[in-house]
Amino acid sequence: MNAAVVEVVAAVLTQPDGRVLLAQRPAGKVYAGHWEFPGGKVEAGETLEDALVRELREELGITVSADCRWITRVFEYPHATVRLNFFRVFAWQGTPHPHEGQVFSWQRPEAVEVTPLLPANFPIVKALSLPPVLGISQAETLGADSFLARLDVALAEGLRLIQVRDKSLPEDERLHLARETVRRARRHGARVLVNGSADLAQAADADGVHLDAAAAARCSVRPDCEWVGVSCHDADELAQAAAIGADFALLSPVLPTLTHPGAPTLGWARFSALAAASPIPVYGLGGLARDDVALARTRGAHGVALLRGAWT
Ligand SMILES: Nc1nc2c([nH]c(=O)n2[C@H]2C[C@H](O)[C@@H](COP(=O)(O)OP(=O)(O)OP(=O)(O)O)O2)c(=O)[nH]1
Repeated sequence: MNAAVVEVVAAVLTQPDGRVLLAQRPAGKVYAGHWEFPGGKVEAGETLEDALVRELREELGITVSADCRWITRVFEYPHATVRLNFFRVFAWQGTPHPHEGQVFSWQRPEAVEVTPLLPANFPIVKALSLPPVLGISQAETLGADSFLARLDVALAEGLRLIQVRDKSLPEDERLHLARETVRRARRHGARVLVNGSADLAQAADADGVHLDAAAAARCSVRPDCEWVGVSCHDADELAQAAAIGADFALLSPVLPTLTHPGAPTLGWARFSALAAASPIPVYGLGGLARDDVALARTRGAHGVALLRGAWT
């Protein structure tokens, strides 16, 4: 461990309605008055998990019952370089009370009203507005009409993030599919990313672009879109996704799939190690279903990405 880097744990306490707890840094600390996630420095001899449990007991008077590693970001402040080890916390005992004189606020990540945030926390809050399920279009296999009918059902049932993939469709059909997906998604406040180029995403009026690993490898700067996702299969590809400033990654294949039986998979242990080290949130892809969100989160995933499973 680099002695110059201060290890910090930070907890994203999350209510069932998606609101997260922010705390205002008290007077006397650096960046006093800025908003942050509860947490603090890891003490000598502590594991990250020990530090999380201690900080939440000291700061909020609660006992953590269910926590999951999420992402890890290094940030250079003038006063220190910190490694922020973020956890999601979905269940706890007790009611959070300010034990150290802080002010708290439950906030919706997509519309945070408290200001200013700690500088390192802007991408964190943006990442938290990503929903737990991402549906990947299947017009090639289902046919465009059947896919769009299933899309309407999935949107009505709460799907809020879609990638238009279907790379084998002719360009004009793909553009039409993307535009129609965007039109339907907008009615539900769902976001659509188009696989391929930022130009295609813009032509479809989509919210962003999704790149495969080869396309991400060719990028030296972030595509000019509000949202950028990247498909990854290993540590190098995840590092490249983060380096170009992507907002999230898909990591696959987690488990065996019907389409690639017998192909090598990451398995949850490898997935967890890669996701925990990633500075951007990671969706698990491959052999997963909608019901696997809770399981995937315990393994460090932000959520699950689904091909067929999103449209059944
Ligand atoms: N707790 C927390 N710290 C954060 C976040 N984002 C962020 O950049 N940081 C930085 C600010 C600080 O440089 C560092 C945390 O150190 P700290 O001084 O608050 O830690 P502590 O509560 O153990 O404080 P202290 O008793 O040692 O003064 O991490 C965040 O969301 N939560």
